[in-house]
Amino acid sequence: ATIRRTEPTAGSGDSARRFGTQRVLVEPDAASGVAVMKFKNPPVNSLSLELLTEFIISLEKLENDKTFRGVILTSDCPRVFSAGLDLTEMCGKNPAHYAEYWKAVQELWLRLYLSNLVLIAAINGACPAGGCLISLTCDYRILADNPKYLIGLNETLLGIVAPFWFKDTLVNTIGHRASEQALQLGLLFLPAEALQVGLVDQVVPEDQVLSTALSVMARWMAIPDHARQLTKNMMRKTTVDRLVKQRDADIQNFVSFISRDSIQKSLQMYLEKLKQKKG
Ligand SMILES: CCCCCCCC/C=C/C/C=C/C(=O)SCCNC(=O)CCNC(=O)[C@H](O)C(C)(C)COP(=O)(O)OP(=O)(O)OC[C@H]1O[C@@H](n2cnc3c(N)ncnc32)[C@H](O)[C@@H]1OP(=O)(O)O
Repeated sequence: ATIRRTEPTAGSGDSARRFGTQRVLVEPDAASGVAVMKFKNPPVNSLSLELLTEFIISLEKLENDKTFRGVILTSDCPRVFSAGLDLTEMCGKNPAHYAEYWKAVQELWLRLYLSNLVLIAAINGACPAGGCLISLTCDYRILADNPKYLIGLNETLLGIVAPFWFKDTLVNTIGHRASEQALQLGLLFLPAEALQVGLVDQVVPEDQVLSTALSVMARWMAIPDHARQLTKNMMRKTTVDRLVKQRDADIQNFVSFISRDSIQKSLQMYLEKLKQKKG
C-alpha cells in the first residue's frame, strides 16, 4: 500500500493536508496534533488483509510523526464502524493464507493496544467482533445513540471463539463476570446497554460523535505525554506480553481451529445468511 497525499481541505491551510491509502483516510490537523483516521473499505469496513496492512502503515506513520499526539478512529462508511474480521479471509483459503491473515490481526491489536498515541474510538456505526476489538484497544469509546449500532464480541454466534487476547481486552474493560457472559452469549449491546456495562464511555447523538471525540481528546492531551504513556504501558503490558510470548503458537492455534471442517461450514453458513438477509 502506498501513502498518498491528497489536496488540503478548503480553507484549512497546510495543517489539514489529508493523506492515507485506498482504504484508510487520514485527516491530520498539525495545529492541534490530532489526526482523524477513517476506515474506507465499503460496504462494511470488513477487516481485510489489505485494510489491516494499510491501517498499520498509516498508524505507524502517525506514531513516527511527533506532530501528532492523538488519533480518532472512525468510519467513512455509513451505518457501520467495522463489520469485524473479513470472513472471506477465514474461509475457503489455505493454511498459509490463514497464518498470514492472523499475523496481521495480531499486529494491528499489538500496535493499537500499546500505542503511545491517545486513541479515541468515534463509533459511528455497527461495531461487532473485530470492530469491537479495535474500539476496545482505544483509550476512550464514544458510541452514536442509534439502536441499529450494536457493539460486542459476537464470535460465538458464528460458531467460533474469540481468542484469549480478545477476551483479555474485554475483561480489562468491563470486568470478568460481564465478559464471561458477553463472550459466551456473543452479546451485541444496544448503545444504552453498552454504556451501562462499561463497553463504551459515552453515548451521544450521531451528529455529535466526532465533536465529542475532539473535546475528550483535548482533555487527554492536557496530560503530559510521558506520564500518560508510562501509565498506559503499566496498565496494558502484562496483557500484551501474554500474546507476544506465544504469537507463533497463537497463529498455529488459529490456523488449525479455522481449518476444521465444522468451523469452515459454520463460517460459510454465516456468510450465506448475511447475503440472504438482503434478498
Ligand atoms: C479455542 C480457541 C480458538 C481461538 C482461535 C480463534 C478463532 C477465530 C477467531 C475469530 C475472531 C473473529 C472476529 C470477527 O470479527 S469474525 C466477523 C464477525 N462479524 C460479524 O458477525 C458482523 C457480520 N456483519 C453484519 O452483521 C452486518 O453486515 C452489519 C451489521 C455489519 C452491516 O449490516 P448491513 O449494512 O445490512 O450490511 P450487510 O449485512 O448487507 O453486508 C453488506 C455486505 O458485506 C458482507 N459482510 C458483512 N460483514 C462481513 C464480514 N465480517 N466479512 C466479510 N463480508 C461481510 C455481507 O455479506 C454483504 O455482502 P454482499 O451481499 O456481497 O454485498
